[in-house]
Amino acid sequence: MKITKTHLEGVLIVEPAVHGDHRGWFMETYSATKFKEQGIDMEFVQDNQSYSATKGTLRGLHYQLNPKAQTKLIRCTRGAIYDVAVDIRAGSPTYGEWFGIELTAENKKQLLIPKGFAHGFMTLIEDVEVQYKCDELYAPECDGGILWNDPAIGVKWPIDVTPVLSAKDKKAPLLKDAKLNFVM
Ligand SMILES: Cc1cn([C@H]2C[C@H](O)[C@@H](COP(=O)(O)OP(=O)(O)O[C@H]3O[C@@H](C)C(=O)[C@@H](O)[C@H]3O)O2)c(=O)[nH]c1=O
Repeated sequence: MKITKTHLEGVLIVEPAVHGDHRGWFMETYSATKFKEQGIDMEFVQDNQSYSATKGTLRGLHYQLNPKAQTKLIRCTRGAIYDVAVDIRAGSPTYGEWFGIELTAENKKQLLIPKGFAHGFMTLIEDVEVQYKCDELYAPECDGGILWNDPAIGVKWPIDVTPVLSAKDKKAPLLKDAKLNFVM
């Protein structure tokens, strides 16, 4: 397993070791022991999966407030996404900055996004499945979002389309208007 840091502290790219043979391949998609060896220690309690039919579907930018904030370990198991983390921790030197990476079924990369970050992704092709682990259970009362194209954040989404959005995501607030409780 290879772990690569990004410019956002705590946002990590995880690349599992892939063991190929004549049948195909095998990989450990998560190992508590191997994560701990790399200094990453959390207990995942919920696994999620979503399917998006259309290219240019955008889910995000989402977070759960404290005390139900979530660390997420995201991977794409069918198709391809552009996955984005945005630092929304008050007092952080990288507050409002974002990191994006292509996660595909083929490249098998994962993104670890800690608490205090908003998360979103855009599908790059049709028929996309995304799976992710969370270290806190779903808590709708703490669920929040920031507008996907907030100019103050300026995420460079890779496909120039009007994205397919949920009704909730269409009316998400700008970062400056979001009522957050994350501190560095
Ligand atoms: C997130 C979530 C939603 N739901 C329900 C609520 C709703 O009826 C339906 C769809 O929910 P949403 O529209 O919020 O789904 P979606 O837009 O896919 O939300 C997800 O987006 C990505 C980017 C994330 O990071 C996730 O944490 C989550 O916020 O599923 C659960 O039952 N459990 C959950 O953990």
